[in-house]
Amino acid sequence: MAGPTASENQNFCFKDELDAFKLSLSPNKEVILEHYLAGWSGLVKFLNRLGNVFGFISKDASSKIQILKNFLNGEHGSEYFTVQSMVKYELENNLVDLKKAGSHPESGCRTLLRLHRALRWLELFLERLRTSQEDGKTSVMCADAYNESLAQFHPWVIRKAAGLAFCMLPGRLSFFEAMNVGTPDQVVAMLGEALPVVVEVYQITQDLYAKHDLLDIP
Ligand SMILES: CCCCCCCC/C=C\CCCCCCCC(=O)N[C@@H](COP(=O)(O)O)[C@H](O)/C=C/CCCCCCCCCCCCC
Repeated sequence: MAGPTASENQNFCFKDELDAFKLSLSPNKEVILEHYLAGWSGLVKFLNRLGNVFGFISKDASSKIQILKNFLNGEHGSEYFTVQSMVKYELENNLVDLKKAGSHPESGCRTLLRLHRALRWLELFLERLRTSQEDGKTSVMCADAYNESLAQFHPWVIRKAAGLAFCMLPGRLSFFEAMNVGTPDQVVAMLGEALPVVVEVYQITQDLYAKHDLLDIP
């Protein structure tokens, strides 16, 4: 892994990136899309620091973030202020291909569902990292979290490529250093604070998608 330079380190702190997810929760527990996407952009920034081998993953995540940003900055941007308003707007205007791919292959609801599924992977991975021992292997933690969540939605070739990429993850200590949060104890404490937020954002979105029968959008 090519390590980040000192100046890149000054500009990056993993905690700031995860704080965006905290900001995404509105007082009435809706998910504000702008902050949700900022959270994802921060994670992609971190992923890019880990090396080119993760390029195909960060490219896919970035393209999905961009699709949603385009809606947010587009003609009907105000309808995309929260995930809740996006779902309402797209469903009321028949803008989602619910059963098979048709004229809306990149709807906001479909695109966000892909990121939402990945948020479950993140939750499981963060929990494993938080509770890991000094000799814990990030590659194993990442693969276990992936197999328990996202893998079921991916074809064999993606699962295989993801599995190979995970093997290139740095060891636990280097991984913590790349996060630029502080000592391992500080990283663990930060993960303990960040996790409930990730869980809450995930659960609110999951309940919303389940209520509207949107969990299987092709
Ligand atoms: C302290 C913890 C640090 C965690 C750092 C996390 C950094 C992660 C940054 C981004 C996560 C990637 C999110 C990936 C979104 C994948 C969405 C998806 O499922 N896309 C597939 C389906 O899309 P459609 O074809 O239906 O449009 C697409 O086929 C996927 C392609 C790329 C492969 C995705 C593999 C995902 C693995 C997730 C683990 C990332 C490993 C990061 C290692 C730290």
